[in-house]
Amino acid sequence: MTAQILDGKTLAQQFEDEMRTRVEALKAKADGRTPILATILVGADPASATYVKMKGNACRRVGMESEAIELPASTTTEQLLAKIDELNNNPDVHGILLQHPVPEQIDERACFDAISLDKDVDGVTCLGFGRMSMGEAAYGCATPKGIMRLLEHYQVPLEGKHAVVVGRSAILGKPMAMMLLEANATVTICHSRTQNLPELVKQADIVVGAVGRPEFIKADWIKDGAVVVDAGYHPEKCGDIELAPLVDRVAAYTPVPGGVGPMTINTLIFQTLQSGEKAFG
Ligand SMILES: Nc1nc(=O)c2c([nH]1)NC[C@@H]1CN(c3ccc(C(=O)N[C@@H](CCC(=O)O)C(=O)O)cc3)C=[N+]21
Repeated sequence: MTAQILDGKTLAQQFEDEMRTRVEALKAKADGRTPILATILVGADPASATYVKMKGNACRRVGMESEAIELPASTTTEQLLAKIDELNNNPDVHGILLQHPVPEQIDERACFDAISLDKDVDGVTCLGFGRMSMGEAAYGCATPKGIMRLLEHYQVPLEGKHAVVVGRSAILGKPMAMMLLEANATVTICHSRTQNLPELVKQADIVVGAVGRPEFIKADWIKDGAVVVDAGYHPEKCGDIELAPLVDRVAAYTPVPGGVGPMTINTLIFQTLQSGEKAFG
């Protein structure tokens, strides 16, 4: 069996082409104004700086703008909250991205939750999560929402299927599980204290790797014909799942790189466009 490649890189490019037209139309309607994404990077972690730069570049590729805010590693929670408040009150800003992780002296949850719901285009607030979980309108958390858009494009059946999410982080595993549940999958959430992890993963029709450890999920845990989604990203250019031995015995898989990562960025900018469309009426 040759697996289908869930090609996030190509899909993100295709979505960008569609967005470019929508951005043009919006600008024409809004007297040349364009949606703006504010990106906040606290500290100088080189990998985080690279990701934030990629997000700004993606905005510009579709004709939107980004405003890059860089704060020192010594920033306090109060200072970051003040910056977020300023962006919440700036009518020219349509989306706010606070890059995770922030330095440890900062209360990251409080700062995420300070982002106003209508500018939470990265889907990181408790309110957005709760609304999404209840099937109410909210911007989705960028990585899991990007995965859902990828699965939808490739028409991967979710209804009634057993999805096993390995990982339970606030901006990946938990929202992923709720989105799959909303799509009528039967969802199991596994984590570092799960017993019999290989046996649980073996039952999965759809496996989502979201643990943040390189190739932690072994190929022989995964059943033939499963759909494999790897949300991990590591400097070694590999994900959370040992992919190589799987490529000729699963139904479909996301490559790393070129799978989930580009869809994450695309979802962030797509939701920024949606926010701009709302603001410009
Ligand atoms: N508030 C917040 N929201 C996030 O969405 C968020 C975050 N914080 N912190 C860090 C993670 C990580 N993340 C990635 C996005 C794109 C790629 C990506 O496009 N990767 C390329 C490879 C890029 C390369 O390394 O050259 C790919 O997979 O093809 C990877 C990782 C977003 N995150």
